[in-house]
Amino acid sequence: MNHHLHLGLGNFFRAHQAWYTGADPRWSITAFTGRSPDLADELTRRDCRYNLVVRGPSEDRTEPQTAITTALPGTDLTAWRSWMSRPSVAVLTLTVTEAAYADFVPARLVAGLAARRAAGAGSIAIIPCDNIPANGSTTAQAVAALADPALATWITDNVSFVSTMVDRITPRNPTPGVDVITEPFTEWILSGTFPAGRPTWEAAGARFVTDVRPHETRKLFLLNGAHTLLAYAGSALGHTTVASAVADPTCRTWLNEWWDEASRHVPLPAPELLTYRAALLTRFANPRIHHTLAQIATDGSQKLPIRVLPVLRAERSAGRMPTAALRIVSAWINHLRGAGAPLNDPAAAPYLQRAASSRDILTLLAPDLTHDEALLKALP
Ligand SMILES: NC(=O)c1ccc[n+]([C@@H]2O[C@H](COP(=O)([O-])OP(=O)(O)OC[C@H]3O[C@@H](n4cnc5c(N)ncnc54)[C@H](O)[C@@H]3O)[C@@H](O)[C@H]2O)c1
Ligand SMILES: O=P(O)(O)OC[C@@H](O)[C@@H](O)[C@H](O)[C@H](O)CO
Repeated sequence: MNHHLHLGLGNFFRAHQAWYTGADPRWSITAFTGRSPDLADELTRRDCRYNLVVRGPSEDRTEPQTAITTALPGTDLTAWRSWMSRPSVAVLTLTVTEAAYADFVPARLVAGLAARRAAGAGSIAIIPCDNIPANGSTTAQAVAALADPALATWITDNVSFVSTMVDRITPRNPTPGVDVITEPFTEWILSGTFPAGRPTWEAAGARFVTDVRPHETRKLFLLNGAHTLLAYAGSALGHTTVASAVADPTCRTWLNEWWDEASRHVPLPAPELLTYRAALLTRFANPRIHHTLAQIATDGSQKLPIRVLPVLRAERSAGRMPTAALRIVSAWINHLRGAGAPLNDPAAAPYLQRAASSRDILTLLAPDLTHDEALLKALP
């Protein structure tokens, strides 16, 4: 049996990458949580069986999942090194949130890869599936910065870092339970090599391309950026879910303004972007998906620089005032000051200390823009 290893067992992994691997019965999955052992323990009690509840706008489709065969707590470093040392492990996927790439991911990968090298277990593909631009090369750089020179050379020769665009809206469960609720839409686009082989993910619709960047930009700006807009500006109007916010004409106007502005900086044909926008509106409006704005609002200080600031900078470079991007930044500043969804962002401490001053916030968020007085005037 070939093994797919995963770090960051959670709902999204079980609705997305695990579902794709489920299309190839020659592969099984061992999945580690990032931190808390709870989900690993619960799944182990159930032989790792769970249902994927594919929630359409009017009905559910229940799909029993069997690809995961072992679930382990992320705190078990011995098991982590041991699994990373198995030659049958050919691919490693990651879903650990954007925030974890600063420290947790490089440390855990270096520990695992050092064990793999010592065991002579051979090559592996590492496939980050978090919403980060160029997630493959970003991860490769973070790992190279931490590895000692001998390990770094071994990694260059044996490890491939694959960049991916992942998409399937999979909210936290509204009620306790091991099943995963997800939307019918799913997309996975990958770019890179798989030196030790991989499951036939294309059997479930995954696409392999030479350059993932246009697709990643489309998704990060148009989907994630729009989510971030609703999380701060929509929650300030009293909305608690994505579906409730998009039912509000004011939020829909803001969404369209953001999409108009952001689309100028997505290198894909305009008709393709319009089709994607229309599909997004339908997906966001699904009244049976309870996707809370509070969940999306977490870790804003890590997400804005990825989803919103590139559009803001590109508009300023083109000599325009980015009103839609500014609306998101302004709503986030108001969120830091107590408006809308509850604040849940451990990295926001420096912002909170200086929350009264938009100039100070901008200096922390985007030092290159501190002297843009016109921009500052537009902030709250
Ligand atoms: N949920 C979605 O709709 C969706 C869609 C596309 C991409 N993603 C990506 O997948 C990630 C995980 O989504 P999820 O819904 O499964 O979330 P989740 O909160 O269930 O987290 C998944 C895993 O990440 C671990 N984790 C969280 N923060 C960590 C940290 N700071 N350090 C180490 N481990 C940490 C958790 O322990 C858990 O094992 C998202 O952050 C996003 O980057 C999610
Ligand atoms: O998961 P996060 O925290 O990176 O972002 C919240 C949402 O924007 C995100 O989960 C989307 O639902 C997802 O990226 C859709 O594929």
